[in-house]
Amino acid sequence: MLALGKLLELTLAGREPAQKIQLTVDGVQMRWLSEGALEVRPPEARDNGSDLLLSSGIHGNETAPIELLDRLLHGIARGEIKPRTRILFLFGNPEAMRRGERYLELDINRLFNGRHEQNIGPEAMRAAELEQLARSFFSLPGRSRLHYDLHTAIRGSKIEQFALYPWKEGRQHSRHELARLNAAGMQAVLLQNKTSITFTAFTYEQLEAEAFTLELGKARPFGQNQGVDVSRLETRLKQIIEGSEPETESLDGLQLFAVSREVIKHSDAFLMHLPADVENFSELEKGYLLAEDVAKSRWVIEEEGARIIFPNPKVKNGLRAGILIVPTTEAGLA
Ligand SMILES: O=C(O)CCC(=O)N[C@@H](CCC(=O)O)C(=O)O
Ligand SMILES: [Zn+2]
Repeated sequence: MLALGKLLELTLAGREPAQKIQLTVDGVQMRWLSEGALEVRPPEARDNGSDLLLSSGIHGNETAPIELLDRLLHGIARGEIKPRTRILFLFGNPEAMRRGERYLELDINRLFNGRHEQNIGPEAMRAAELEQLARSFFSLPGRSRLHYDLHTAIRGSKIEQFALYPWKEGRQHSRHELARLNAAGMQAVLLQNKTSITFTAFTYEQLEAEAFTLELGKARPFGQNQGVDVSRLETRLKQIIEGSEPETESLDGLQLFAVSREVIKHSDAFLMHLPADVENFSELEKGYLLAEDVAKSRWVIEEEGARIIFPNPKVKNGLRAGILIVPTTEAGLA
């Protein structure tokens, strides 16, 4: 296989390839851009005008999505997958991947949309670099832009696979993209209703891409992802890459949620009243005292049908310690 097909190996070894550009037997150009960053270009005659950004390893210990991108890249490098799209593969936080940790000093996925400028350290620099790589990739006019940022979660989930859809003033969420996610095996989508500082919020808000964070199961070390079934997503990604996606507009079975409130941890006095092993999408009764913080601030459940995702009282002060969500409908989709 071409050396550049082994981007994951190169990244884990912290090595730069001797040859930065290679052509597959199929005439596809692979170009190494920077650590953990590789661009794939189909031959001009086969290019269908779509640009696809696939990222994983934004959190270094979320290995199932990293292994999935590695398999796709191997398939392309061997000429088994024949791209009609331009693709940018990104492994988000190489040093955290090498250490098998979520992050080193700062969570990269809280450093986009300008936040890296207010911070220092390796993750702030990497977030700036990732923004630049994405900006440059999505700079060609007249092409469709899609970004999937692949993750696995810290805890188990009552709904195993789901997506988070960013928000921008004046822009409607796309029904077509939701149908595509449904076909890719996602069981639920959380429609955001305010701006954010994640990678997909950046590509959605600033680069006009359709962008989604995908949660694919529970985070495990490399080689231990047998319990994470990404087969439907993998099939769909191959079809998107090869331009052979079956048409679908069906949202059947896809559960939609809206953000009701974000729980922000303000101080070291923050307390969250949930069992340590609580699963994502657990329902919370009206009147339940979810969390407390300084100055007698309290989060009491007021919403009908409220559920919690990503509860994490260990985040740094000022960051999101959980999201309260409620069921929503298709009204408002474009
Ligand atoms: O399991 C958890 O608590 C976090 C899993 C994870 O990394 N999720 C992403 C979601 C990003 C988004 O809000 O779009 C994150 O927290 O960065
Ligand atoms: Zn993650």
